[in-house]
Amino acid sequence: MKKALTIAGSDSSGGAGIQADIKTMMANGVYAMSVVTALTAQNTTGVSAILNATPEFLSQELDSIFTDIFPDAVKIGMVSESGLIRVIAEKLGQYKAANIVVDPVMVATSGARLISENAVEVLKNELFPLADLLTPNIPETEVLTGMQIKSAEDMIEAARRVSEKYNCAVLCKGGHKLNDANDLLYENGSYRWFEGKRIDNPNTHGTGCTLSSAIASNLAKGFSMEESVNRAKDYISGALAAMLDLGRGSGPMDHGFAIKNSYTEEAENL
Ligand SMILES: Nc1ncnc2c1ncn2[C@@H]1O[C@H](COP(=O)(O)OP(=O)(O)OP(=O)(O)O)[C@@H](O)[C@H]1O
Ligand SMILES: Cc1ncc(CO)c(N)n1
Repeated sequence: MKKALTIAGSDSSGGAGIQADIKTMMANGVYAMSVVTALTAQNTTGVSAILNATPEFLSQELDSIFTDIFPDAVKIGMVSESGLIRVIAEKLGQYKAANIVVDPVMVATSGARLISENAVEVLKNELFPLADLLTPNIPETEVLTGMQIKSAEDMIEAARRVSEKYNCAVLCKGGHKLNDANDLLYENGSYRWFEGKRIDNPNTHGTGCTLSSAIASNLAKGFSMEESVNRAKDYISGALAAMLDLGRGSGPMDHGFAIKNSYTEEAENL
């Protein structure tokens, strides 16, 4: 069985972060492992508290994974402080981790800031150069480039700049400003659009975490970058189209849609 690792924060409500990543990896048929960077007290309406791991503890978590069950792909999500980012960069380099997907998480769907301002520079300088793929949304791409993105052409130019600067593939996720579900993959000097059908579902808590974990799962299984993104887009459409409606705010998606079997059907009837 292929194995994937998520290095991210815990979302107590289970819609984003580590919990979304593990659900996604499992539904995509890979063995999921997790290195927790922070605990968040969070639900569908917002984040009320964050407790970071210490760099020393994070370092031990990473050693435990890499010296035993070596992952075929690694997804990195919320890492809010520069000391933690440095440990991750050092360990991924030391163990020569492969198939690294970095989701530069900055702000939660609910609006809460999930990275300290000075950590963005460390993320760019130390972690991005190790990545095979970066998955910023439009506001994050604007922060990374200093450009304003108002059109599809702006997205292409911004993705090109990020891809060339960090020598990796970039998936710039539309949707936030352009009101569609079209994402742009810039890889090796050329680009391709992945057109998603926008699903009329206000419950989008954790879409970014889910997409990057689905891509990492597919890379772990040996698919190409393009095929991994394609399959991940199908997965997110399915999870949104299942129309789960939980909580008082922007709720989580239904990861069960892909793994419906006699156990889940039985549970639903209870
Ligand atoms: N309503 C929707 N219908 C279809 N696809 C969507 C919808 N909303 C988001 N997506 C897709 O979900 C994926 C994640 O995108 P999004 O831009 O929401 O990430 P994000 O902003 O990083 O997420 P998060 O808010 O969890 O941090 C993208 O492929 C995007 O196109
Ligand atoms: C822990 C965590 N990671 C990422 C996100 C981004 O949606 C979130 N809301 N919470």
